[in-house]
Formats: sequence, C-alpha cells, structure tokens
Amino acid sequence: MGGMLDIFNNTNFRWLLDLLDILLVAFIIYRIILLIKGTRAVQMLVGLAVILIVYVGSQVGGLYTLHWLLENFLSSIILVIIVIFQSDIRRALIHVGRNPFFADLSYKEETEVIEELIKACVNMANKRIGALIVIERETGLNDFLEVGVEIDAKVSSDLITSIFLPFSPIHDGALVIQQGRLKRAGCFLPISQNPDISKTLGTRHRAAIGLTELVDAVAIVVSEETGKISVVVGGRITRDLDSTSLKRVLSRLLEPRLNKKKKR
Ligand SMILES: Nc1ncnc2c1ncn2[C@@H]1O[C@H](COP(=O)(O)OP(=O)(O)OP(=O)(O)O)[C@@H](O)[C@H]1O
Repeated sequence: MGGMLDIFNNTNFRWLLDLLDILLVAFIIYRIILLIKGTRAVQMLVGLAVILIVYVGSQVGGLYTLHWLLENFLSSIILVIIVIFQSDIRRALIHVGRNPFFADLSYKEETEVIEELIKACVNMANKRIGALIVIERETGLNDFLEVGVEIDAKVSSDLITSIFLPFSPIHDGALVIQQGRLKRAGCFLPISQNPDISKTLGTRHRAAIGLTELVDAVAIVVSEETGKISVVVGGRITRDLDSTSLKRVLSRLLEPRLNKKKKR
C-alpha cells in the first residue's frame, strides 16, 4: 500500500492525487451546500461571513480593539459552529451514504410508490380535490415539518386522497414524503415572492414554487379549481399533466436508482 502511494507521490501521477483531492473537497462542499440550502443554517453562515469580513477589515484598517475582540471570538469558532449547527451536522451524518428518496425500498416498492402517487393525483384531479404533495430528495425538509401532523405511513393512493378530502382535519397545507413514506401532513411551506408567477396561480401553487426555490424537493399540485395536475421543481412549474406525462416526469425526477436497476 505504502509502495503504491510512493509511486503516486514520486512520479508523474502526482497530478492524479491532486485532482482527486480537489474533486473530493468540491464534492464535500457541494453536499454541505445541498444539505443546508433552505435551512436556518444559511442565515447563520451569512452572519459568520459578515463577522469574518469585519475581522479582516479591522485588521486592514488598524482597529485594534475590534480586531482583538473578533480574534478571540473566531479562535473558538469551531466550537461555535458545532453548537449552532448541531442538528444540521447530525442530519448530514445520517444522510451520508443514504439513498435520498427511496431509502431501503426494493425495486418493486419503489415502483409502487410512484404508481400510488400517480393514482392518487389522477383520482383527486377527477374529483376536483385540491392537494399539495412534497417529495424530499437530497436536501432535508425537516425545517418545514415543525407545523403539521405526523403520519409515517406507507404511500397509498386511498390514504393520500382521504388526507386531502375537504372535510379531513389535515387537508390544509402540504403532505410530505420522506424516504418513500408519507411522513407529515398539514405542513406550511414558504410562499414564493417571484413577481413573474402567473396571476392565475393561488397560494397552493405559490407554496409549491416557494419551497422548490429553496430546496431540491419535487412538489405535485392538484388544483381544486381546475382539476389540473402540476409538478414543480427548482421553482419551475410544469402544468396540465395527465397520468402518462406525470409518470414520465416523476420517473425522471425520482427514479435515478430505479433506472440503474432496470439497466442491470
Ligand atoms: N403556505 C402554504 N403552505 C402549504 N399549503 C398552503 C399554503 N398556502 C396555501 N396552502 C394550501 O392552498 C389552499 C388554498 O389554495 P388557493 O385556492 O389559494 O391556491 P391555488 O393555487 O389557486 O389552488 P387551487 O387551484 O387548488 O384553487 C389552502 O387551503 C392550503 O391548503
């Protein structure tokens, strides 16, 4: 093993190790950004960045007292970061090596989840039942789950439809799916402030757009008013989907692992 490393270190292959090093660091930074995107940790990071800028500014400008104060604060920054971000760090460690959407579901169970989702949406659209379903992917949605009611049930078309029936006590708000399970209903999502959104879209659609502007989740909206099904991802809405196009879109967005399995 040591011999192998010597060959890499001492020959022209050294650049390969450097490249691997850079790629690994870039990947870790990318995963950290994905994990904290849309969470309170982002605001805290911005705050820390401001302190860092003031620290450098105080050094350049010769503001010695301020510089001394910030230097003492920043020397214990690792501890501060661990305390502030403890829940994010815990989540990050849980996330490592885990399939984001389907967790440990089998190929058959994965297909069933998507089929049940489509069945529920088409059923609700035909009956003009409004619905908002959010499916977690890489970025954790825990920050949006504080309000709402815990369910933790298998994804089933009948259960989804009954959650959104107008007389159901939890029909208001979003239903959240995590790791292939119905996790929470009645969740409140951030409304998009984008002025370019069509005036015909109300708060249900704007909540789906608002959330997906912040995180990489996929949102499905069934309009109570028009019975149309839309999928929202990255703040962009694809409207008027039927069961075939919905299946195509969801398969593309949720089934990377499933497609890999099919190819095998
Ligand atoms: N911030 C929010 N987070 C989650 N759900 C929300 C939020 N705001 C509104 N909703 C849901 O949207 C419903 C109101 O939908 P509204 O009619 O205003 O929107 P819409 O986009 O026109 O939808 P539809 O086409 O179904 O009428 C609420 O009863 C609630 O269930």
